[in-house]
Amino acid sequence: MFETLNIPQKNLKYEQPLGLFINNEFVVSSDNSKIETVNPATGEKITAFHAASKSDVDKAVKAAREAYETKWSKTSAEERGILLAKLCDLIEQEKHLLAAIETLDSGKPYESNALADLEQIIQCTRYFAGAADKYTKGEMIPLTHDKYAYTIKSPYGVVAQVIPWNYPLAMASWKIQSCLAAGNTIIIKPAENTSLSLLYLAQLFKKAGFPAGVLNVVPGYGDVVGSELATHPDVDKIAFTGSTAVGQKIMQMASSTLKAVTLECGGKSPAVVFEDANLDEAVKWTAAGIFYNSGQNCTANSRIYVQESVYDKFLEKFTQFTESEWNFGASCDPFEEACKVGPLISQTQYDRVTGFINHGKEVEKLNIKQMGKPVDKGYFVPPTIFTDVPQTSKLVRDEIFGPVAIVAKFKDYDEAMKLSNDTSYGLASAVFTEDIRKAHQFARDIKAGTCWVNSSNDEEVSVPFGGFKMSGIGRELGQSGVDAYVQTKAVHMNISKL
Ligand SMILES: NC(=O)C1=CN([C@@H]2O[C@H](COP(=O)(O)OP(=O)(O)OC[C@H]3O[C@@H](n4cnc5c(N)ncnc54)[C@H](O)[C@@H]3O)[C@@H](O)[C@H]2O)C=CC1
Ligand code: BAL
Repeated sequence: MFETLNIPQKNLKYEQPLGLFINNEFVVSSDNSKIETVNPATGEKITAFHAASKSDVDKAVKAAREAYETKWSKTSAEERGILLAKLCDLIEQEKHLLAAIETLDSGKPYESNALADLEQIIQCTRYFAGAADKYTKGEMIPLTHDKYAYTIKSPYGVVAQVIPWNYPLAMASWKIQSCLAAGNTIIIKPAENTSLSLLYLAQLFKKAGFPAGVLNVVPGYGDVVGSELATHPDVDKIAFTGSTAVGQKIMQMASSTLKAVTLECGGKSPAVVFEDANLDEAVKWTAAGIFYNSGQNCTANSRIYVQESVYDKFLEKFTQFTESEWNFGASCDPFEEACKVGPLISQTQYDRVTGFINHGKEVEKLNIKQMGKPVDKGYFVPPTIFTDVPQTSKLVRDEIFGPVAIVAKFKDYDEAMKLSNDTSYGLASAVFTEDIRKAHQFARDIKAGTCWVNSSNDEEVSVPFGGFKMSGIGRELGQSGVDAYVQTKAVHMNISKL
């Protein structure tokens, strides 16, 4: 059930759990099937972990239901907060190992990405530890002399969560910590290519003192485990982060039992640089907004629109900055501090992203600049910049999910807004200007769930996050993160006496 894994770059040796985590124990899958996971930086196998079957999912749902009815629904909000605070301390103690597992399994650069994810996870855990007894209170509604009402924020009960591979532990933590703070029990499915870190983290929940069955982790395939969770009659809510296509399927599947659904899906977020912007800052933020995490970011500012009067100057600076700051590092090893752009997650994503690049180059004949040389191992794709890209291009319309920046020009505010909103997505946006009125107008007019002014992709755990249009339904983080996991019950009190 455990295998000793070595991470020589960090001089680490640890016991990696490989079973399903049900009722606070690691167990084998019922059909003994396993999934191999590879290191995206080398393409080499790391290990194989157990893959849940539909009957394993059913066992996990039963464990979560039992835990909810007998223990967790009777645990006070304050006690839930205390357990989350203990968990936070344990994550902090193990953050270097957790970050190293994340780098090994997902290819994230250790110093700049994986440790940054862990810092955010610690903040997130601390935030929801404090939120448990603050954001779960109902309200009192005075009505007449003889009547008042009050509301109870009631947990859904048993919640399923399906998460992606681009931020394996962070996406798990956004979902789990807020959901437990709200008082639900959980069955969570990590992505099949990045399950190791969450299996390791599961042990810390047990160590912190969470009762058996409160958190269950069922690694496995989406069309087996994910679909079973979405259709299971004893699951009260499902929350998902991933592609819009799968988000739509989940919504359809959940309709059979009318489950509540939260979806965080794809994006094609614009960054708009006006002529009065501080160009150096705009360059720094927009480069990070598309190249960080190798562009595998639902909020990546993958469309950069620059006002025509500063277009050439911006491009020159953007290209130079990308060349000097965003590269694989000399040894193409995400554990090296110099590695800022890691490999993509898998061969599938490598083929998908290079397919887009080849399409832009060969079919649409677009101007292209690529930094760095091809790498003969792993799934590294060099930072790529396409310029003067027409709005009709496939590269403007589709989510690429790789380190591929699309740059185009605009004349004035109206055109910038028209281009920015010309998408089926609406997850995030960024605007660069020194004009406070223009910044606020942009924030008002953009159809997206987040607008960054003079920055990009700097999420905060206390601020709501989620999408408009085809980017999703519902919000995570902040108080909204707890609201997503409670439903309101209204109690009518008649105190009149005949
Ligand atoms: N919004 C985001 O953060 C993410 C967006 N994506 C987008 O999706 C594209 C494809 O990546 P994929 O790995 O294929 O994403 P995906 O949407 O298939 O995977 C996300 C999660 O959904 C699960 N899943 C897959 N099929 C399912 C089904 N039928 N029922 C229930 N769960 C299911 C997967 O096992 C994984 O845990 C990317 O190129 C990117 O554009 C991918 C990952 C994260
Ligand atoms: N930036 C964190 C959310 C996501 O990309 O999935």
